[in-house]
Amino acid sequence: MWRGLSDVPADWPSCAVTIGVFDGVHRGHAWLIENTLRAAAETGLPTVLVTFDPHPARVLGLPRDTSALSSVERRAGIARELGVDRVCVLPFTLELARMSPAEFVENVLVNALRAASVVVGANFTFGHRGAGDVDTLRRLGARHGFTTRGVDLMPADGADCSSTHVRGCLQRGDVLAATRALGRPHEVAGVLTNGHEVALSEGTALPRSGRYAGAVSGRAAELVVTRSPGPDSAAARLHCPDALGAPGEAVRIQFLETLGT
Ligand SMILES: Cc1cc2nc3c(=O)[nH]c(=O)nc-3n(C[C@H](O)[C@H](O)[C@H](O)COP(=O)(O)O)c2cc1C
Ligand SMILES: Nc1ncnc2c1ncn2[C@@H]1O[C@H](COP(=O)(O)OP(=O)(O)OP(=O)(O)O)[C@@H](O)[C@H]1O
Repeated sequence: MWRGLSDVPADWPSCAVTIGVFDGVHRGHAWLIENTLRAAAETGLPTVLVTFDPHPARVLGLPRDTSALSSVERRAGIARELGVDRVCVLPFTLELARMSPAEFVENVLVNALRAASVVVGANFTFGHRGAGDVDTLRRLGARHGFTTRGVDLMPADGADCSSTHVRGCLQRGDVLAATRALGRPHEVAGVLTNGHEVALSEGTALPRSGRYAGAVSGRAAELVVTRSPGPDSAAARLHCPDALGAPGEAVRIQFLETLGT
């Protein structure tokens, strides 16, 4: 995983690039990655997935739920499993947010990554005030010598499959709908604070308060989510009636079925 453009080796060859937040790496993202791999295979190039951390909407203070479906490490891990060669995590700062679409293309796609092919979803926007889109990429690509593909959006349950859709499923406590959109159960990582309680990173996306059937590091367990008053997901708590292990132990928790909310 490259953390920033300074990690890109000077002799990195030209490549196919896909761009976005990719939180949760849902089925729509997997479809986009498949298209990127196909574009790369046609020309025998490696693939790079460019992602942003923290979530742009959080940095820009937009009134959106940006609770994390996955850590950036897990996002990168899933992308690698799907066949992506390198993941480049760009720290999303206010300085980056002020870059125009043309500056982003020149600095990131052309000069640092040597993109020969750029593949994004049809709804992708980038650059200051989100002013750039697929057509902008096409225009700039013609000038800089890369091709652009805008991939049709994959649906999920009649809506566009999106990280926002998955967060909505979790907020309703519908973990099966979240599984359908993600292509796998929603998973969070935490640390046992005692035999029964799990501490999670601030901003981790959890399903709404209720009881769920799940798995803790592969072991079936009942999971109880309780939420202190207020919308802040950091205030959510995860509790398991069965003893799970020793305090300090790192655990992976999957939500499989809703038992009652
Ligand atoms: C260089 C750059 C500047 C951006 N500036 C803004 C901005 O000023 N306002 C905004 O709402 N989003 C901005 N964004 C966020 C994008 O519009 C978009 O949400 C982000 O690239 C993630 O794309 P995705 O939502 O399709 O994954 C910027 C993105 C990039 C790459
Ligand atoms: N359903 C989809 N099918 C194909 N491509 C998609 C789909 N959803 C998003 N993409 C593309 O995946 C990349 C990453 O997008 P992004 O992380 O914004 O996903 P998202 O699910 O739309 O997130 P959010 O709901 O938070 O806006 C972008 O290029 C985007 O256009």
